[in-house]
Amino acid sequence: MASPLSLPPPPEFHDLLAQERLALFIDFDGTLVELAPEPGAIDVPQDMVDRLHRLRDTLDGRLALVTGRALDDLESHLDDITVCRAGSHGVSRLFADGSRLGRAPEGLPDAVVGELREFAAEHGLLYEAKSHGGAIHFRGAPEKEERAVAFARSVAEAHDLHLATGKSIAEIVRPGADKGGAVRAFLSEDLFAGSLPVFVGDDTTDEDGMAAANECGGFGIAVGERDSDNARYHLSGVGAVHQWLEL
Ligand SMILES: O=P(O)(O)OC[C@H]1O[C@H](O[C@H]2O[C@H](CO)[C@@H](O)[C@H](O)[C@H]2O)[C@H](O)[C@@H](O)[C@@H]1O
Repeated sequence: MASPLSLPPPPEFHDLLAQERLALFIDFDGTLVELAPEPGAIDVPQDMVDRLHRLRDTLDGRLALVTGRALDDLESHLDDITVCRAGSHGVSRLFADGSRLGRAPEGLPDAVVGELREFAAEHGLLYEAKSHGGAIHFRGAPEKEERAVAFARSVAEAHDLHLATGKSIAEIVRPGADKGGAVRAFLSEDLFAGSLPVFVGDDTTDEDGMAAANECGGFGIAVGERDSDNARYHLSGVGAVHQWLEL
């Protein structure tokens, strides 16, 4: 596992653009926007959508946002976004015009949602309902991390589901819901065909996206201080991502 400080910065974005048919897959929280105490409290710059649309045009459409958030949640922060996007850790995928790529995934069984909600309520934690998953947040109570992760793991095991952990969050998703799937799905479309995929992200769930980018001849860029198994390059934080992308 590479420490972020041992990884070099990526090549200049405009040089890559000049040399390669680049496709960019970008994580949202912690990569495009700074983390906040709660999911709804993020500060999204007013002109973020216009800036992303410019980036999409620079890449002839080969830009996808790949987030752990549900797509309706992402879209509530990015009004009228017309960029390819994948939500719920990449499992729900839309093209820029809102048409669906692949099948709509299934939500969690009601019993699982009930168990997660009940645990969160009992422990004073935030439960985030998602269309294709469900997450317990413990950013406000870090001392409850171990208990929350153990509980979510036990629920996942009992229902043959998968536990996804990230920054102050434990989430249950359906098996196979990971960001690598979104990268492969977009790359198999004509729009992205033959491109060099680059995945940029700050959290553990982004590792699958970076691994898929590597497999397909591209690379990953780790953001922030977390160690990474799959990144080739490193950027120090959200500001550095914006600067690199000339966003
Ligand atoms: O894949 P991402 O776009 O990075 O989404 C990952 C999760 O992001 C959100 O939670 C994270 O950001 C919150 C706001 O900054 C923060 O309070 C929380 O501690 C972080 O885990 C989002 O709420 C989740 O649904 C995403 O899975």
